[in-house]
Amino acid sequence: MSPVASPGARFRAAVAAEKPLQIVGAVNAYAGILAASAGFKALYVSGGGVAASSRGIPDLGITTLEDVAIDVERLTSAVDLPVLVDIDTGWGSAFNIARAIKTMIRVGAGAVHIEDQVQAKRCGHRPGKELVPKEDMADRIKAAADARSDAQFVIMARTDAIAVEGLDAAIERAQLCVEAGADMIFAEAVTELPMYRRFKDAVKVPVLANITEFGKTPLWSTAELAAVGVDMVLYPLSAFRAMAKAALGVYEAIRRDGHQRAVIDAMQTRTELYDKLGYWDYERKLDELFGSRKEG
Ligand SMILES: C[C@](O)(C(=O)O)[C@H](CC(=O)O)C(=O)O
Ligand SMILES: [Mg+2]
Repeated sequence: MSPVASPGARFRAAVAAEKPLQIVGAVNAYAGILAASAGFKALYVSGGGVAASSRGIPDLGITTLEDVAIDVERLTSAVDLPVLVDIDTGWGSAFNIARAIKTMIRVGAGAVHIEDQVQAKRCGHRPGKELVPKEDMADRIKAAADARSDAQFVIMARTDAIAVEGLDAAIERAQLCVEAGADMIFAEAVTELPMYRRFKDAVKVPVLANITEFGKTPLWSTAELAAVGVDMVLYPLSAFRAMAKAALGVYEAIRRDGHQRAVIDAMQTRTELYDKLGYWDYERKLDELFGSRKEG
């Protein structure tokens, strides 16, 4: 056995170590560095985040496996934390799903979640969602579980059924997914706290709560979620939403005022940026290596 734990093993260890494990979205490598410096132990690549941030399009199943893989590879190259990746519906049938799983393992992900919406998917917190039959979803999970080269790699099944078919049907879908090989369950668009306890009691595997803002789920705290048995709490787009608002404010101010003095306090300084990037160590190394051959 390799002495270095795989990303999948590290994701499982993170879930076991923190109750509930807070998982934050990082829309790029630097965001991942910031999240790590704030103390988070696991990161998330959001489908909605890849769509909006990297491609400038809505979260409607338009992005490709490659779009997501590029962002995951950039994040895992820069930050040494286990990463959960949103692979939407898996981009097709069993072979597409197998390819998605192999790709995600290759780019360093520790876990993925795959959902039971139809290919032309929507954000989980929007109306008009349509689901594939529960047997088809179980097939998606089987295809994903079969494709892993690392048994520790985590397959998380997301069910969007609460909003479409109700709680009982959603729980039944989650159970079927666990029977098909899902390691963990993502209960999407939960509207009442005790619903998590119902999922947990039924599936007996770790359950994730998606605490995304401006959606259908209230912004419950980690303490409230822990009390109903939740194992992981996801904040998929919190930092992205904040970055987007801050950036727009800065663009508007510079455009309006002809200078950036009014917004300078909203900015991270050069020193703060370099501290987070470890710039000073690179500079020292550069001086060590090439200091005797300075130009001029
Ligand atoms: C978790 C999610 O799938 C995502 O892509 O980040 C979204 C989040 C959101 O739109 O707020 C979802 O819940 O569908
Ligand atoms: Mg998504």
